[in-house]
Amino acid sequence: MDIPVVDFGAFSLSEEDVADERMHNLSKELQSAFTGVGFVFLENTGITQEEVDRVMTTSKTFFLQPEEEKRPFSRKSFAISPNHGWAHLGMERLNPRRPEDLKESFNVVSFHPDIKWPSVAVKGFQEIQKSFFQRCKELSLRVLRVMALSLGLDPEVFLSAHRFIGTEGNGTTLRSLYYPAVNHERVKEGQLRCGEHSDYGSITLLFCTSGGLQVQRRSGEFIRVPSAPGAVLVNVADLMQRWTSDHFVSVVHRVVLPPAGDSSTRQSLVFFVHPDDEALISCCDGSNKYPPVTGGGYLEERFKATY
Ligand SMILES: O=C(O)CCC(=O)C(=O)O
Ligand SMILES: [Fe+2]
Repeated sequence: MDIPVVDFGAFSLSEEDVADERMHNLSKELQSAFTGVGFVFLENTGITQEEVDRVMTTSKTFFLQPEEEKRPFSRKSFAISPNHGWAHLGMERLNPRRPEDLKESFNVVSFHPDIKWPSVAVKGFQEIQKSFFQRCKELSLRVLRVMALSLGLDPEVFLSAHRFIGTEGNGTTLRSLYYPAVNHERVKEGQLRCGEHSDYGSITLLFCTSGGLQVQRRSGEFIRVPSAPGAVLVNVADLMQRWTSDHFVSVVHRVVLPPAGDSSTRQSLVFFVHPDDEALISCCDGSNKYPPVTGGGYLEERFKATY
């Protein structure tokens, strides 16, 4: 079982209209990926590797600064959006049974005027993050439309619960991740770059340029995800699994350490798409498999377990 690769060219960000037949084919391909592996590589989305590299470069400049330069931008510093900002190395453990993850991150959630942005040492940080956030938002909305069509539902069914991405009232997050070089002598027993977890929201877009990511098969075994520059890795997250009464599957994944002696760093960009805080998510097949939850209520519960 490999991760399927799907050509998204028919509905890429530069396409206005899609012929019904091409949309139908695309929706069949996504349906098969999301009911099986839960992950898909999308090619020809309209988001280019140059755009990705630009965000990675500016994020890395931020991460490589001394602690005291980063601290003013810490997560929880902005009342308007507590999840926005920098999380230092060791702050999170995505698998609570393991030691803390060996990663640093910066979450972009809000563009409210109260948010302070790094500017002195990291030129263009805010603008670069903002424009990439918008591009990811557009692509996500397109993917959500195809997902609804693939289930034979009203194409707006998921979109109508994602109206406030990038504003207060929606938790969608563009997260830059930086995994520093690993000193194997100091690694704790069982420690990983990112522990086993599934994502919380509706879908996730992932951009990464080097290996380490692994996805769990139904048998329990983990498979390596190859790096595919220029492609966007998209996966189903937990709330989408619940929304579709387990039709689409949210699959456990992790980022393992590089082999001993390999002192490379790793970077990735993750766009966690969440429904609006007030959106009520009930099973889209009309069943009562899971009780309705609000997007905001669900996210809050999940954060409590992570930090
Ligand atoms: O860095 C990666 O490749 C994956 C990170 C991830 O799965 C996450 O942050 O949820
Ligand atoms: Fe993840």
